[in-house]
Amino acid sequence: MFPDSAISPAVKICGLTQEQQARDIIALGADALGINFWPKSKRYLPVEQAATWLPAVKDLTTLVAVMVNPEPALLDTLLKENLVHILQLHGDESPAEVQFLMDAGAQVIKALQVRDEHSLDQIGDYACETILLDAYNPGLYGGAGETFPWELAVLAQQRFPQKKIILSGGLTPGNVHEAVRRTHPVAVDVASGVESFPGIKDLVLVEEFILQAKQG
Ligand SMILES: O=C(O)c1ccccc1N[C@@H]1O[C@H](COP(=O)(O)O)[C@@H](O)[C@H]1O
Repeated sequence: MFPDSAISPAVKICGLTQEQQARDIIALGADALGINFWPKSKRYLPVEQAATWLPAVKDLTTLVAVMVNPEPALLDTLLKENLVHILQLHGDESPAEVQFLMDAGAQVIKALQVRDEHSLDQIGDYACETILLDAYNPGLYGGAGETFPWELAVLAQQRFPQKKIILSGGLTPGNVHEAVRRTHPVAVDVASGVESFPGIKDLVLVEEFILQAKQG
């Protein structure tokens, strides 16, 4: 999903809850879709419900399970049923937990909240190649619709050139072009910036977001 070098970033649309929306958003050109399996998220979809339609779209896109400190049972279901391609971890998961999942064959994105340049120190602790940078929000694990200073994403890439950096946090159709121009991420990720209601995407906003993100 995330090539070493690309003219434009991959676009991940996060917090899908419905098969038809997934199909519509794939048709609009999204490269990856996120399904939120954290029960406290406004975009939560129970894995039993997701399992009824994820297999039907899995060959059409890259499916990403967004989680916060996931229970072993959830990880077991996702891995045994092969429901998604990638696990995206937004909680307090340790480098050892990430390594454990990678050893079990999972592709992992570790999400880190960025408050200042010291926040970037953790990037080197994680074995996974891809790191997602999100805004700092104590008490919240993601999906807050807030940006962080993008120069810290530039610094992250300079400090860890071997990592693939995904930019997220408060991206919208109105700011994503500038964000990409300034940070050159391998991918951008959005949840709240393209919604009409939590878990329901506004397809006009999604289309505009993809256009703006990918425009050179
Ligand atoms: O979307 C959520 O509700 C969510 C909850 C817990 C962890 C991550 C979540 N979403 C991810 O948060 C970032 C930023 O979202 P936003 O665009 O600022 O709304 C993004 O990576 C989502 O995948």
